[in-house]
Amino acid sequence: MSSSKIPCTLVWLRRDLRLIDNPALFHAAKRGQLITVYIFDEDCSGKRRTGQACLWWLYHSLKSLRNQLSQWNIPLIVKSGKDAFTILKKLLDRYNADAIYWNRCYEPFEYNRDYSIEKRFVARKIKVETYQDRVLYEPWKVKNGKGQPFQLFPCYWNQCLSLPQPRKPYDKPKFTVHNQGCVEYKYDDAGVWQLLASIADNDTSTRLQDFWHPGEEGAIQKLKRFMKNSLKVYSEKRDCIWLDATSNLSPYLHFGEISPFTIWHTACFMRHSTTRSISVPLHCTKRYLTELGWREFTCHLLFHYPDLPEKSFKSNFHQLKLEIDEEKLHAWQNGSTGYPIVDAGMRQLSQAGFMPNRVRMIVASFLIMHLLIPWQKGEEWFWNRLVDADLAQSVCNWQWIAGCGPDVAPYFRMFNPVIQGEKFDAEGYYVRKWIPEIAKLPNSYVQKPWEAPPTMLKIANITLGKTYPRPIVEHKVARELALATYSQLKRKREPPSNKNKKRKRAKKEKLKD
Ligand SMILES: Cc1cc2nc3c(=O)[nH]c(=O)nc-3n(C[C@H](O)[C@H](O)[C@H](O)COP(=O)(O)OP(=O)(O)OC[C@H]3O[C@@H](n4cnc5c(N)ncnc54)[C@H](O)[C@@H]3O)c2cc1C
Repeated sequence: MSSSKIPCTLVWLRRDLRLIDNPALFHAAKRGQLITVYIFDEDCSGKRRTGQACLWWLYHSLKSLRNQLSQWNIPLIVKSGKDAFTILKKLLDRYNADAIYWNRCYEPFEYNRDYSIEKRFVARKIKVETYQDRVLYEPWKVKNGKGQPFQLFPCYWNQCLSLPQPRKPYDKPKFTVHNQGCVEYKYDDAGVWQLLASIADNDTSTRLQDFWHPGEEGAIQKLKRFMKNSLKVYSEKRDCIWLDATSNLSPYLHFGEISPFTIWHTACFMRHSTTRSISVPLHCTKRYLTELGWREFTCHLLFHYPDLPEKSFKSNFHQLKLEIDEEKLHAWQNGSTGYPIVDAGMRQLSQAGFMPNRVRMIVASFLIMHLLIPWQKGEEWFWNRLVDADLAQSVCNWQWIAGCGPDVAPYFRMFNPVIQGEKFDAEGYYVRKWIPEIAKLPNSYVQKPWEAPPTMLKIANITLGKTYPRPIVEHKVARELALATYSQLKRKREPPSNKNKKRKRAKKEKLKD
């Protein structure tokens, strides 16, 4: 119990597992003593269950933050359960805390839950402070001329850019009051840690540690490396999939180990830096900030259209009944479609929990268009394996590729996996890295082994159908089938003549009114 009159604040940590630019921690630290809590909801009542790769990340991220906070004797208590209000209330009582602070989350389930918790605490005269976090522009603040949410990215982003610049990041909190001796903490969360550790410990997880370093320190390292080496060529090189020229910050952003404000202002600083060696061309900074803009936009869409995870946004897609070819789905999942660029991507996903954006687009398009498998099947597979699996970004991107989302790629835009491979991995570095069995093929065949002459295959130690699969579908045939399938959708829409008639009738009725 608190032995002094110094106020004690409970900080509820969620997807903000960091010290730098953490407004809730910053303000709470100014008040006096503080304790922090993370609530792990294994059943995820009301929302999507956390994927396997993300569970591994979460466990390590919490461990890392707990270590950081322990330097000031600030406890990070991890609780598990569905009823966040009761858990928080018990902690407030137990530690005699008179205030609770948190940073806002924007997924519809989280937003509604937090709103009701806030109301219940306020009614009990507990001080509640919540802060903008996770997004540069809160979803309800960006509206079109009619006061409605945007559905098209360019209009949305132009509107955002016309608003005042995102706020400057907060410094690390100054923990002025030494917690030691003020509050007697009793950690009784060993069970939850054990639970988290056991969930996080599986085959996939052991592989992930070769690629990632979860936690705030890992995020800062990635940011520095990117800003120093890659931002200046981002625009030109971001699609060179073998080069690792993007920031790789998406998992850190998802868990809030770095804030979008820190990234935004670091990129702007690099742009205006007077040191010639680090000055960055305007178009690269703009391009990078636009990618952050896409992240904002997906959050905006999910907030305003909460059905997106379950339903295609375009209602004519609801009639699309596709039969799933399990064998082909299996080949896609395991990286054995016979198309090297697709297989390399899917193998990277299994090994590293990640894929560059370009490859995500290629493999997603292949599943939906070449194999005619619903986007939801692909999204589900990604969800469990990506270290950056994020509801808004995941469903919006999948719907975009499927052509059924609000801001969409046209349904007839179908990636040719060979051309994509030759364009974005011309030297074959990427496919050779993830598919060593075809590594000895020359560049001219590495994206299409089935066209290599038999002698060349022999020299490269490849027996098609045995050491590496033949293509499971032929591109031309798949393309025609996909176009036929999707053009039916178009035809099923209301014929334009009917639409015109309706519009005229509506106009007349309006005039009559
Ligand atoms: C089918 C599909 C599924 C995807 N699922 C996810 C997901 O679950 N989680 C996720 O974070 N991203 C997802 N993306 C978006 C994108 O692929 C990743 O954000 C990006 O590859 C992460 O790499 P990076 O951090 O190096 O990106 P950078 O190129 O360095 O971009 C910086 C940041 O901008 C944001 N960003 C970049 N591209 C996009 C985009 N297309 N949409 C939204 N935000 C973007 C990310 O937060 C990223 O970290 C998906 C894309 C596709 C096509």
